[in-house]
Amino acid sequence: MPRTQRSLKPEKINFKESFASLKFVPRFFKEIRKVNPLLFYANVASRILNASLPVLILLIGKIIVDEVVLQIAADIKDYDRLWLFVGIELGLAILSDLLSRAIALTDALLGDQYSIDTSVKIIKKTSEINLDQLEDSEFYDKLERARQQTTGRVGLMSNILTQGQDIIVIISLMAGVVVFEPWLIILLVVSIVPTIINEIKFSGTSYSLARRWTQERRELDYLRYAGASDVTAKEVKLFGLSDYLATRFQNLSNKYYKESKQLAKQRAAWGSFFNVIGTGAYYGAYVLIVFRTVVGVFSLGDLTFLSGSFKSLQNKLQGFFTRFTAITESALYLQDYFEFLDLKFDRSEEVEGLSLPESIKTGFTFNNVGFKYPKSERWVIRNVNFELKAGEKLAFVGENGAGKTTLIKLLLQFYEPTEGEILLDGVPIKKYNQLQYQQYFGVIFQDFVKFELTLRENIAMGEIEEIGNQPRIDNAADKSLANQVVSELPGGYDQQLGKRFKNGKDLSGGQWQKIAIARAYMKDAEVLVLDEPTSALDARAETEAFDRFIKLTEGKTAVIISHRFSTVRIADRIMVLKEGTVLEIGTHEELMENNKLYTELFNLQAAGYQ
Ligand SMILES: Nc1ncnc2c1ncn2[C@@H]1O[C@H](COP(=O)(O)OP(=O)(O)OP(=O)(O)O)[C@@H](O)[C@H]1O
Repeated sequence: MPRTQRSLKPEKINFKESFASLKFVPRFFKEIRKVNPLLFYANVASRILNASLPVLILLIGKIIVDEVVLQIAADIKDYDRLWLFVGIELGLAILSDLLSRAIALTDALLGDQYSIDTSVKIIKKTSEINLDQLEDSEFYDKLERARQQTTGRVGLMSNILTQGQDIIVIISLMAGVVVFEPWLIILLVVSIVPTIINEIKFSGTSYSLARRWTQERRELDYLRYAGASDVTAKEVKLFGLSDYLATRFQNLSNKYYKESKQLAKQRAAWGSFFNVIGTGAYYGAYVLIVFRTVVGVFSLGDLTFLSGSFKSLQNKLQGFFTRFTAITESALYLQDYFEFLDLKFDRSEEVEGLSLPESIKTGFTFNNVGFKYPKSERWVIRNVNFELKAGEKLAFVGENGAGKTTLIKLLLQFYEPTEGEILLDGVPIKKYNQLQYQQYFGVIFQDFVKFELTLRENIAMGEIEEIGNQPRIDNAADKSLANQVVSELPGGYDQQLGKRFKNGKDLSGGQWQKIAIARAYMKDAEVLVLDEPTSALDARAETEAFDRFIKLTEGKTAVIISHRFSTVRIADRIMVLKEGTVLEIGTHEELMENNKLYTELFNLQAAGYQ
């Protein structure tokens, strides 16, 4: 939905929905336990032990006070019992402190390990996604919500465990209070109910606010990146875009700020009101205890114990309900995370499919292929018929937007044709096992990735299992002329590339391309696809790269997309595309004789070089 049409009012996620989100908590804990069982059980044990201490400390405090009163009144003083209990209380206090530290430590370690584990899971799950889903903004939002809440999930773990710990504390304190004065429980309920109402009132609202703003927050992230990153810095500076981007960022942020401010204010106002009621109830209880002490029903020790227990109970209960909201809110994010992990993709590669032929016999055939991108009504490709013969080097040429890259995406099964079909050796390509099928190709895209890793890794990405195979990496680098880049860099193959990390060296466009081409050579692919792989190379390097390519890939099937006709002409055949259809196809000589678009464009470029 466009942002302008959206209501800015927080849509409420009700209490029931909040509860429903808790259904993911058992699975969540199963995952955490799996990450490190020892740490997990150490954490739980420390919490259980620590939970039994508050009531014990209060009870011992009561005994000490009563003992002090006794000794003040006694004629013959005997402090042994007094010091014994003071000693015990000291011991318990130290134990409690040590346990708290053990809990904090195990929380942090478990949290770190769990967030590593979830990030790895998200990366792996993302690799299952089809290209069309990655280009879908709704899907992106889901991924974003799953990704961004890593730290939130760690907080959730400690919140839930603390909740369990506090339940033990609450039950033990309540038992103590009930033994002395059952009436106090009623006052306790009065003091705590307002907090519960408050939490119900706001439960889910801040989550729903954050959820509705996923898209905008993505936009904010992007604006922050566009306005402040090494990649955009040159143009931002040169065109003076800084103010424009900053204002756009500010306007959008302000809208979010306004909405969340309103929510925070309401929450604070109601929270203060209910707190006053809670505090009133506490003092009511205090008056009751003091009165019963004055009239002699309770000892001074009882007074200390009861007022301490009551205050502590009230705090714990309040914490319990406030935390409960935090938990249900984070659990809603948990829902996003598990829903993302459980997404079932239409993974045709999981369908067994036919095995690929050892080597291509006849080649690929495009039969009347037509294609519209998802959610688009426009035919980008229509009535396309051609053959890519086994061992042939076919070049695609055509103006921008003619559909060259789209044909490659169809060939690679990133998308399925909307009409018509593509065959390999007479069999529709979708009948093959998709994973195996895609392994058949070595592809360098126009917008290939410049991995900010080492040069070696950048080349080995073509066949990452072979990263330890130096001769193979050398070979790929020699073929693509990337060996020149290796020799120019101080770190050689181990040179960190890019500017993001320490000692990283950025490369020229042409140098990056040579490395990308090496990636294609690294893979011993049946079919090579080079989508404008040499656009950043200088004329000499480009001719050299193409000449080598043709020689080195003898017998291999290849598709080359290029806008430079001088290089395209060395391909076996050239296919000229215009507005998604095949205009002409043939050898350079044949097309020159045709005297159509190819001849026109060729002559145009040739004139440019004269
Ligand atoms: N993911 C997409 N969703 C919708 N339309 C797209 C998508 N990718 C490309 N198109 C559209 O399909 C048409 C063909 O694009 P394609 O990238 O195949 O052209 P091309 O011939 O490779 O162009 P160029 O020479 O500029 O690289 C273009 O009009 C483009 O706008």
